Amino acid sequence: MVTLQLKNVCARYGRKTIVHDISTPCFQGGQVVALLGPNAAGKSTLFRRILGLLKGSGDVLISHTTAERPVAYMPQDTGAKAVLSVYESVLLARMQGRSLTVQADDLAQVDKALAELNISALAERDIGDLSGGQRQLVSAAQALVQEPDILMLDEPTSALDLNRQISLLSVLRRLADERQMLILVALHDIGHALRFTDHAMVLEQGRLIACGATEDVITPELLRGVYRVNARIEPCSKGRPQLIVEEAI
Ligand SMILES: Nc1ncnc2c1ncn2[C@@H]1O[C@H](COP(=O)(O)OP(=O)(O)OP(=O)(O)O)[C@@H](O)[C@H]1O
Repeated sequence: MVTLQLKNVCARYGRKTIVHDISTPCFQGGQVVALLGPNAAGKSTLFRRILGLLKGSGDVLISHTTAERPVAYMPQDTGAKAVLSVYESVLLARMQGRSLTVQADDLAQVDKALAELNISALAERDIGDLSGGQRQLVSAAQALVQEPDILMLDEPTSALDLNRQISLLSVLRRLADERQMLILVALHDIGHALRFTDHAMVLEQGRLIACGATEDVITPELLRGVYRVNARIEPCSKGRPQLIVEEAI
């Protein structure tokens, strides 16, 4: 089973260090890990560092991977300018780093990714003509189609309506369970983190200030200190923890 562990990881742009000394437990396939923190805390920067796109000291340890491309990434900015159909763009994502010849399995995986995200009807559309939410789902399909062992998604629900937010996070939760994929997902919606993730890492000004089981990490004290809101967490009628925000402070 795939594992990911960070040991004293730093990340910098030029000479400026943005992410400082992050160490985590050893995360495993099948887990969904929320990456939380206010704007500019360093979430996207940490993702880029894990991907090897940024320099910095420390170690990103990935082991027991079986995938051809172990890590897939869905960036926050999903703007698309290329003149490609949705189908072509997802197939292109699939073929990156693989052989040049498209096999039947590649086409099947594209169909499957589009179907998982309920966007098969968009297959022939030009990606430049899509709505923001449609583009975000296509970007998720481009990541999923790679069949990674580790999937990192940067605020994947930010442009989606409520139904599609819940649908996408439900699909991710199921894929983590079924394929034993490790999913790291940056989220601003704390309610979604409580509902869909097992573990949470909280960044503040580039430092990891909390890491553990999501229900243990997300407390009224943390929400007051990090997000500057007064909030309560109470079980709903089904016993699931619900976030009730009272005010910004
Ligand atoms: N290319 C860059 N060059 C220099 N500084 C950058 C660059 N990209 C981001 N930063 C800075 O790094 C810090 C962390 O940014 P980052 O995008 O990682 O935050 P984030 O937690 O993902 O924020 P948000 O929730 O707003 O998306 C910010 O101060 C930002 O201005």
